[in-house]
Amino acid sequence: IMTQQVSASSVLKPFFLKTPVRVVNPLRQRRHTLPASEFRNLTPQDAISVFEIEREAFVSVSGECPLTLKEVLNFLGQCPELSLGWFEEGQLVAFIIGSGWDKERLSQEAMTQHIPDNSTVHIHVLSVHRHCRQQGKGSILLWRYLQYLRCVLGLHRALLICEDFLVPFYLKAGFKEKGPSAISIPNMQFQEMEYMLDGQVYARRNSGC
Ligand SMILES: CC(=O)SCCNC(=O)CCNC(=O)[C@H](O)C(C)(C)COP(=O)(O)OP(=O)(O)OC[C@H]1O[C@@H](n2cnc3c(N)ncnc32)[C@H](O)[C@@H]1OP(=O)(O)O
Repeated sequence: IMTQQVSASSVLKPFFLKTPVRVVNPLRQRRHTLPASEFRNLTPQDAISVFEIEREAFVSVSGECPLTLKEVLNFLGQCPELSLGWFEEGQLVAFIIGSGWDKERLSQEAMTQHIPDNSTVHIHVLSVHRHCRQQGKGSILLWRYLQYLRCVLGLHRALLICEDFLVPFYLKAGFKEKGPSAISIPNMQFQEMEYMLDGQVYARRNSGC
């Protein structure tokens, strides 16, 4: 059970992971080497690495990135506490960028705005480096991110939009379908998905296990 909580006054204000989780065997860890695996909030200094992964993931497929480099910089400057990166040997291999939102459903303005001090997180983008896909990393990062959000008192739910083919991926992660999104870009339609942070504390990442 995750009991770590921050005070209501610091909701959606900078809140960084106090102890980055390092998945390394202490016996094998040598000095002066980068951690084998580390999860931490992103900073504007990570924007270029983020954008490189994002560009490869989306531009080649749809021609559009969820976030421009400027938007990545904006969100990592305004709400770094709603991002999470997975680094291996110091290299970013997967990330999530979120921001605050204040309405029941996502609308076009949600794409570029961070609304602080609200109970909803808009997950703008989850992306895994192309060399690391289909290894469970996307699911693991998403699960860790949702667990982390639970620790931020005052946050109740996460919303995102995705294309139809990714609906099963998010259903498996515990999201529910809210129906077609009002957000559209030429030739693309999205489904809106919602994850309630209040319940499912004991939910396992792989419900099939
Ligand atoms: C809010 C958003 O950001 S929506 C957009 C999500 N991001 C992208 O599309 C960027 C490019 N893709 C990626 O970065 C990754 O493939 C992710 C984030 C979608 C998934 O991360 P991965 O680490 O590859 O996924 P993981 O190994 O945990 O799980 C695999 C499952 O993802 C789903 N999946 C991943 N890619 C696809 C795809 N192209 N088509 C359909 N399902 C897919 C499937 O359910 C798959 O399970 P299966 O192999 O049993 O069919």
